[in-house]
Parts: sequence; C-alpha cells; structure tokens
Amino acid sequence: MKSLIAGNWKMNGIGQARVEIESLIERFGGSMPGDRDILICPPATILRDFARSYSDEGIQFGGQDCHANTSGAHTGDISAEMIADTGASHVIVGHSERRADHGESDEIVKAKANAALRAGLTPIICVGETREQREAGIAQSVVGTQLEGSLPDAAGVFVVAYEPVWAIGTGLTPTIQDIAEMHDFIRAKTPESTRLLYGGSVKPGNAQEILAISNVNGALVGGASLKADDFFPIINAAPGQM
Ligand SMILES: O=C[C@H](O)COP(=O)(O)O
Repeated sequence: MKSLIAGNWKMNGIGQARVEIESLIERFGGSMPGDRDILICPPATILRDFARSYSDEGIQFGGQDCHANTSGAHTGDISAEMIADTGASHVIVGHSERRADHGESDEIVKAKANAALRAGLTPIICVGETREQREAGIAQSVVGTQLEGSLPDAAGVFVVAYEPVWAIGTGLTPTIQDIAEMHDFIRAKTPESTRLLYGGSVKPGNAQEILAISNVNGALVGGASLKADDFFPIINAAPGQM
C-alpha cells in the first residue's frame, strides 16, 4: 500500500500559502514522488484554485469538512459534491476540532463520510481520545465506539486518521508503543486495504519513527504542513510503496 501524507491547513493559508506550496514542489524537482500520495487540505476558499493550479505536479487536494446533504438551505455549509466539483479527491470528516467546536456526533460524522463516498471523494475519518480518557485507560474503548459510529455504511474506500486530541498542536505525542497498539486495534476493525494515518504533533524530528510503525500508513499533519521547510522532510520520511 502507498503511504499517504496529508496536510491539514485548518483555518490558515492566506499570504504565504502559494509561496510554500511552490517551494515544496521545487524541492521535489518539479513533481511529487509517485511512490507515496501527498494531499493538502487547504481552506475551502482556495481549494478550487489550488486543485486546478497544482494537481499536475502530483499533489492531491481535499476539503476539511462537508455537509451530509447534497444541497439545500444550510447557510455557510459546503456539500461533498461541491468539494468534488473543485477537483478535490478527499475530504476530512470528524476532525476533533469539528467534533468539539460544532458538536459533531459519530452519527453526523458517519453521514458526512457516506456523503463523501456518494460524491466520489475519499473520506478521511478522524478518531481519537482526550487526555482524560487516555489517563482513565479507556482510549481504545473510546476509539472503538467512534469507529463503530462514524465509519460509512456506503461502499467505497475510506481512510482513518487516529489523532489523540491531547497531541494536536501541543508538541506532545503518545509513545511509539501506544501508537502501535492503537493502530493495531484500529486495523482489526477496518478493512485490510484501509490506510490508517497518525496525526498529532507530527514534525520533521519524529516523522521517521512514527511512519515506520506497522499499521501506520501515513500521517495527517497540521502545523508542520504549512511550511515547506517542515513538510518536505516529513514527506521524505514516509516509506514508498509498502
Ligand atoms: O489534522 C491535523 C491534526 O489536527 C494535527 O495537527 P498538528 O500536527 O498541528 O498537531
């Protein structure tokens, strides 16, 4: 299976975004290595522009969220079909920031994952425990419940991203053993072909060690995906075709 290194730009990306992406392409000599998949999920306002400008260089693009419905009276929302129409191939659903900021339940996340598949997109479904849950020894049961409730029932390929909430943007990461155990646990609950990403403070300094863990098939990178200086070595740390 090919590794997938995905950058989630969150609510960032005006100003230097174009410079950074062009610098990244330049470092790879004009086009991305074909033995791993590289995805960038910028804000929706620049998704179409970027998907059209840079897909020839081998970068894939994705949305950060979608509505479950195709269209309708949902002010401020964007449907999976609209994201597909930009030229994007993926969409993140159920990120912990959406679960927390917008009260998204597993049921809503599942509906969004189904919508993504309906639109021909690959959903990246995020799961992960809080610090309190890990300290209480219930991380696996929390993630198990999220998986049961959030995975799509529509047929199609999806990706799962394990992102411990307490590791996001904090510089903290679980131990290699904890990541390995959780990924083995998720692997047992997902089809063999499902790519499992780790996310949460992935940086140039820890990427190689994390990406070498069995059942870690790539990374979902936040802050370090915004700068070519950081994203380039993370992409390079990913094994090629596994
Ligand atoms: O979606 C990405 C994650 O939330 C990780 O963010 P981070 O790499 O800034 O910790």
